[in-house]
Amino acid sequence: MKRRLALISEHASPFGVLGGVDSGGQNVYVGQLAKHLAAMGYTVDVFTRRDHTLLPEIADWVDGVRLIHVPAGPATHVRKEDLLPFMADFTGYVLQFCKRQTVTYDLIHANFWMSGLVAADVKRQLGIPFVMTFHALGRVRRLHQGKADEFPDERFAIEDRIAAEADAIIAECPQDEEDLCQLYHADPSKIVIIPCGFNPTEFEPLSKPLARVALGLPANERVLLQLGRMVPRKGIDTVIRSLAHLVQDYQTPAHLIVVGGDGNDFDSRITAEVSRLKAIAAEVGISDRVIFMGRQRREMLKYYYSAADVFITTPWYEPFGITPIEAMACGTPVIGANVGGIKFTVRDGETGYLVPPNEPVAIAERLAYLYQQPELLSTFRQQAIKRANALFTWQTVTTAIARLYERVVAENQPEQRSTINALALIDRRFEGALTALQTSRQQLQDSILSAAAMLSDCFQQGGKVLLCGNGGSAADAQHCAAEFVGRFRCGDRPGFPAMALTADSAVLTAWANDMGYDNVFARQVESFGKAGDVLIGISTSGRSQNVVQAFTVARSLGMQTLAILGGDGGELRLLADHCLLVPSSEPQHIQEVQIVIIHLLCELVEQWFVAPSSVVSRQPLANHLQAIERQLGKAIAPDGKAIAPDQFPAPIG
Ligand SMILES: O=C(CO)[C@@H](O)[C@H](O)[C@H](O)[C@H](O)COP(=O)(O)O
Ligand SMILES: [Zn+2]
Repeated sequence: MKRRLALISEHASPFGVLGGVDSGGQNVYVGQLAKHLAAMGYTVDVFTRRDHTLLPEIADWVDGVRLIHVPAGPATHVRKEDLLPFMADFTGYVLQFCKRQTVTYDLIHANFWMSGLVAADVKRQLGIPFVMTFHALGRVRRLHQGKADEFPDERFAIEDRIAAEADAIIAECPQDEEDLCQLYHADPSKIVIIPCGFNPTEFEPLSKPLARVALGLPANERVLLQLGRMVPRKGIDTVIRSLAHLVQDYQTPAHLIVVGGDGNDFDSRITAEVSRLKAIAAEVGISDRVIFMGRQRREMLKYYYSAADVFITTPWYEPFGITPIEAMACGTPVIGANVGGIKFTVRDGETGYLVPPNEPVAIAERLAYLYQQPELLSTFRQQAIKRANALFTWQTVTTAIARLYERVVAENQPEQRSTINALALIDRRFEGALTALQTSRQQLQDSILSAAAMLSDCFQQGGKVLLCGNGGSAADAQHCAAEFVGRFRCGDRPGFPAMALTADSAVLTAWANDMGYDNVFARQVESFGKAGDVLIGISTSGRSQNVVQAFTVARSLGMQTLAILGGDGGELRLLADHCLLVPSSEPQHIQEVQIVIIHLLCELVEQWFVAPSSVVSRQPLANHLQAIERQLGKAIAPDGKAIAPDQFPAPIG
């Protein structure tokens, strides 16, 4: 059966004009991917914002690919920095569109964070799994661009959510994967590295002399090329300065062709950047050697790549960067900045050189060296062609992406009823639970201890515990309250005052019905809570609004808060005084660990009540670690070394 796919690319349409501020690699990525998927037998709809009044709602693009122009925001160009407010309409349209279709999509592939937001919301409503390609990450951008980054701050939390909820994430290079894990706590098992591609019929090595004739460039001079979007972060100024060094320090005259943007561009940011670059060329005395060609038609680009001796691209950072691959495919060695995707695509000393960003002298030194070794240039040329064609054609890339889609679709399909499948599932789920328990055991011991100490102190000082959560977490909240009020392992103790805010159906239904669901817990915290009490919130995502609001009210009352969470912890992680974050992104395994944590909290609080002198607030943490380890049959000395059981210190108290 032909699979139906939806590609979402809110600002970058395959129709987009290349070289503008907001159009670049992503337009190509989405277009090429869609075409190649269609050639493999998939039916593809590309959802992109309708940014021109003449665009029809639905347009057949190539066989098997339709462009769906989504009416969200004005039918004119809007900077991508300003698009977020229109995304709710975008989602609404996609949901309506899906309902209108007789067949539903098997999978959504979202491109860029705002499309990821749409995909995550559609998944919540319709259960369609989604694969995510970020193309660029907000936190990386903010790090490099600081105040020049005009995307709204909401981007960070939205990207966190996408990283937690996507079924699979495509990292475009190892650096991208590292950023996703470190800056977004993405689950490494969900990430697959698949680079961007090029089209070998579009980019192939042409004869350099002929390419130069075609462009009217001198046959026997040194020619360098810079090509791409005209924005400051691309570091075109560095390339211009490097040419000055090459000419002046190494007596190696050359010309630099700059392709992209246009002096008469409609976009003032491009015009400003071109003027800035021209001023720099003048300042370093090489105005006559830097030739600004403006934006060029895509079919002309191979002539530029082929005409150049070396392609130079030295951005401050680069999520992936498709131009070095296009240059290599045309047989042009690349000098690239040692950042992001470039350090993955360009092999230093094999297909070109990697240099630090913002270092014109380093570029000039490499260029001078290359021009002194023509045979090296020719070896690099051969190796560049080979590498580009072996790893980065759209055919190879699409095959890898399709394999990923099939995996995600299979994981989301109910398995055929067979004993073998059932046994495999049982095995997988136990394995998942064990892994989650194992990592939690390693990571959460200290925070479980301090959470138990806080609860213990609360009860000792006459406070009470309120609990809330939704669905499975509501059941866990009641379960926990029952352990505290009743008893856990200790036969004879008074009840501890604990109450689940999920249990009174009259209060819940009245408040939800009359006032809304988001503050059903907040209202009860307001009614029952006081300073010295503790609120426990249980959530797998950390994003349930009614729990978030309950925490806000609890804090304002001077209560302590404890969040038992999973995934990236969402908003609650930041709100809670104490947070127990289960290191898993699978709700079911998060819940499985959460109940172990809840039982541990009950057991510790109960134990410390019965043997009060060992309450953690009055004893150093190491004593409590020993108490726990003693139960496990081993002990840890205060210096962290294991103690043999016969050398255990005497029990405390
Ligand atoms: O038990 C489960 C999933 O295993 C569900 O009932 C789940 O608890 C519900 O979907 C909740 O509404 C999810 O809320 P939260 O964990 O994200 O706060
Ligand atoms: Zn559950």
